[in-house]
Amino acid sequence: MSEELRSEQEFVARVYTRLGQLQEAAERAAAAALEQVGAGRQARLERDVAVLEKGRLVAELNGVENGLVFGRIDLNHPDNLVEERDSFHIGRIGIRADDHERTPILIDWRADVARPFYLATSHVPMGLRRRRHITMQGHEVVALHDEILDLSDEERTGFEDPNGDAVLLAALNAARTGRMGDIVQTIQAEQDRIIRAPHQGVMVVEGGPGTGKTAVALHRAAYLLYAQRALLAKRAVLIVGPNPAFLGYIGEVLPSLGETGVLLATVGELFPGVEATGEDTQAAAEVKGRAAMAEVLAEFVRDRQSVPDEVLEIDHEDHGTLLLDRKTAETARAAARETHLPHNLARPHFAFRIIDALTEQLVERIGADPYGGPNLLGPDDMAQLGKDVATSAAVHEAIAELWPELTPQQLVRELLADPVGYLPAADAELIRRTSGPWTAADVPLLDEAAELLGVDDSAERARQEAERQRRIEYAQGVLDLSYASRTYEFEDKEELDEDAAEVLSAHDIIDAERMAERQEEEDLRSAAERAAADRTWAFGHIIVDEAQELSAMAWRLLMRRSPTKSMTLVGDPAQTADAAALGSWSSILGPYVGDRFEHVRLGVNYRTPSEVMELAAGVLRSVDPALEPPRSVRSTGVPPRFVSVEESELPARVGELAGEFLPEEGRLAVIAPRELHAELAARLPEIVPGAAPDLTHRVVLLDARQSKGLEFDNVLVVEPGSLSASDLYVALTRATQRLGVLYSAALPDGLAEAVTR
Ligand SMILES: Nc1ncnc2c1ncn2[C@@H]1O[C@H](COP(=O)(O)OP(=O)(O)OP(=O)(O)O)[C@@H](O)[C@H]1O
Repeated sequence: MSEELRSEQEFVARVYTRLGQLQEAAERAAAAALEQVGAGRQARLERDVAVLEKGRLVAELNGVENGLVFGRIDLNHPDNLVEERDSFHIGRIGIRADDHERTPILIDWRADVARPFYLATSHVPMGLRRRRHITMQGHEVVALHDEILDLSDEERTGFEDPNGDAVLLAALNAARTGRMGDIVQTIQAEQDRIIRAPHQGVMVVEGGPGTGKTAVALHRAAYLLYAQRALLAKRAVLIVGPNPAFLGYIGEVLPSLGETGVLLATVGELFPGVEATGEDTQAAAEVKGRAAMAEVLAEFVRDRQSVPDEVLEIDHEDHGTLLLDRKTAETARAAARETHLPHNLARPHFAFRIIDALTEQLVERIGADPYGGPNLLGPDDMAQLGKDVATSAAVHEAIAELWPELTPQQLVRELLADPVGYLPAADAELIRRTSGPWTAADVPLLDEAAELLGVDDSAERARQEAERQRRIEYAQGVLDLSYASRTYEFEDKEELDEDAAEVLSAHDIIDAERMAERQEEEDLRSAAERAAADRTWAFGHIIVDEAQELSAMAWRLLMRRSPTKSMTLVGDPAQTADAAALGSWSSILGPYVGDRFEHVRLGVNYRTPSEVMELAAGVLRSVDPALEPPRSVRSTGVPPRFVSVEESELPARVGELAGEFLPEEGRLAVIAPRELHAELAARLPEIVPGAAPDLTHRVVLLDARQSKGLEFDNVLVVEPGSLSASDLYVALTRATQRLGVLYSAALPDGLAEAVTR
């Protein structure tokens, strides 16, 4: 072993020893906290908080173990030295020695000091002499790659990497596991600038397939959590992805970067209490997603606020029939609407006016002076009649009939059951549904409904206030007791001298209200967990992947979750299923932030080799010659393979070709139209027909839509002629190595030319 390798190995061993100590300490602290058996609620609460905090720390320290150290930067000039040091090791997290100064031994990749590791070039060396990539297997250093950045420096280590891309290429060529990995060792400069962009405002990141949009979005989440820890740990970061399989695919990246406090969700999961297990047709989802649905719902709510056609007779329990005429109800409705409160919150205003009018009617009837003089009832009698009306079940039934209290679920269910009259007939027919589970496209409708209805939480708030008062009283009692015991002691000793006045009692340092508040901090869940259960949660930052897929209604939902509009949106319009429905970013974002958003592009494809990308580019140009495909960073020398077969032989040939395309290590995806799946499943190993795809299997069967955002070593695209151009573009760009195309029907534009060539 060379001296260079040996010294790195020694360093790495030191870091792992220190990590081990930290892990052990965290585990011990968690265990010790668990064992504490304090008396009383406060003690139990403190114990639970400690157990959870230490537990999270253990998980975070365990998460970063793989490839903990991956880089080193050597500074080139005494003037450039940072904290008197001429070199720093870079890793997944920062680690400090156990010495008095707590000297940093490993620098967090997100720290400013680490930045030149990603940005320095020989043109702009940023004070670096050398950049070193350290490759690990377990705790072993297995390779070093050095780049000389200061060309005047003649020192050589024997590990020089002349092109400076060996580590990147190895990562890109590595066999896929079915789970996305982090790119922390090889973040490229254009990506780094996005990852570390300031966190305020909306940033749109656009780029073709494989340009690292997803990777960048995830690393940005990790960076923001590091740079804005105080704020974001409290308000949480939300990452929105297109479907649960995709979220499973990316789910390990943030834990490997030491971050566990992020909520990953699809839009369909963002209405607590609703599980969207149903499926819409694409056409139905499209109708439900239109911005016009907000108007439809608003109109539907207004129509729940009705007035009687003629006169409504109400049989009061004690006072006989009361009459509610249309005009009175209309006046009450107009007044309630004028409050501009949501439906359920405006409802008491409506009820109040109706009760008032009915009381007046009753007072008139009972107290009228037969000789035309003033009403004969006194204020007490009138008040009693008011009470009689306000507490009458019959009156409340009538009010509920005209202006019912509604839940979002009721409202949306009623609309879907009978949307005729609110939408053009054909659209109404598409979304009409009288039973069945909620779908992902229903969730933004439910959220909109919740906004329109509002929650009448006055009872809950009154209960909370009563509970708070109770706690204050209790705390006051505790404090009084401690105060009493102090004065008793002093009196007993009969020496109220100056010293005694300096003795602090609980009263002096904490008042009852604060003590009560402390008791309230009982919610042990992390911010991400609390956010998941709260429809009105305001996230500190929202990241949306495949943002081009979101409907207008979904945007409304997300914007409500981000009152500060701190968002990173990544997407690729060219991969959008229904490009016609998608407006420009300006039209999507305009209503919320005007033109105040930043727009950046990524142009290098790290996934698809140039041989495959060339083919996909032909498809892209057949859609719109102006669309610019990304540039592949590498080639494999293996051109895509086209296989033409008879329709009857198709399933058997897919089975055979799958055998050929199955890599020794890594994964194969067969991307085929849904209607062929049952037949194909029988010919492919490990495929369970009808089950949700397990991406960690060696062979995965998907349709083009399901393959969005994913990648595999080799890919077989079956019957491309049945796909839309954008879906085909997605399917063709999923391979990191080889692509096969199998077809019995005619090839679509863009591919046919490639075969003849
Ligand atoms: N700097 C990098 N170092 C190593 N690998 C990278 C880098 N950037 C991207 N990659 C890899 O390239 C592949 C594609 O990245 P990613 O999935 O983020 O692209 P994308 O732009 O989201 O693609 P798509 O639009 O097709 O979903 C992934 O395997 C990712 O790890």
